[in-house]
Amino acid sequence: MSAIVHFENVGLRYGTGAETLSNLSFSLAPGSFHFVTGASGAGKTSLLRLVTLAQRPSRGIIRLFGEDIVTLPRDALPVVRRRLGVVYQDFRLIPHLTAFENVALPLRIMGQDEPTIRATVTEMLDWVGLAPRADARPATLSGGEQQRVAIARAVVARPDLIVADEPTGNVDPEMSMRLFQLFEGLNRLGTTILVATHDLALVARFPSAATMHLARGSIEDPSGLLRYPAAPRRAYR
Ligand SMILES: Nc1ncnc2c1ncn2[C@@H]1O[C@H](COP(=O)(O)OP(=O)(O)OP(=O)(O)O)[C@@H](O)[C@H]1O
Repeated sequence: MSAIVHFENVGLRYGTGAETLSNLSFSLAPGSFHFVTGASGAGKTSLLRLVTLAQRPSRGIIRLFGEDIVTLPRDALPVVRRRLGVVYQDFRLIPHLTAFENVALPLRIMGQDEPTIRATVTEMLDWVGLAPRADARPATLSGGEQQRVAIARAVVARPDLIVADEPTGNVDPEMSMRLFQLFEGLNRLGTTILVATHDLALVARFPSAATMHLARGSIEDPSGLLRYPAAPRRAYR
């Protein structure tokens, strides 16, 4: 089966400066679970922006679900995007919609019927511990609550690939574990998961996941990876 995400010698340069990401080559197999770690500024968000089609690379090949997204015509991108669930670092909730309606959005776009939407969104909000805040607008929610709404919205339509940027940066350790169990459950059902995080303690609690460590925009060499001994490594080629 072809990789869900495939990068070949990918580079990214913002403006005319030095490359922010260099020579990234890796493949994520269907149904795999991956962390991206690295210091602040190492390029984690930039890498995720390439995967979620928010940014085009300056060079190299990127294939998503087998499609070459660098040469894919613009009007074909929405079809690829629909297979992605994204948790943004800054949440990006729609301010005038309630928590319920924010989570319902992907299902409405898919054209699901109202009873299905009601049941699915209610279950999702319950899972992330926000059933009592279903009617709240984002501005009245705490940062951690907004983050949980963002996670519920990213996973509700059962995308093939979930990409999450620091998805537990604003919640307590107990809720972090719960949210990761949600990712794990979806992963067991076949969803591929890619999560950028600073939280190495959390990474260590999911030893079956692979970890890609970025340092100054490149995947660190295997000897560098040994600095994080808690998780076994898989090859990124
Ligand atoms: N739009 C942009 N224009 C110019 N430079 C950028 C842009 N976005 C990011 N950068 C630069 O690229 C480098 C990598 O940033 P990125 O946000 O990808 O790192 P990160 O590992 O996600 O950091 P953090 O953990 O702090 O979120 C940084 O030096 C940053 O200043």
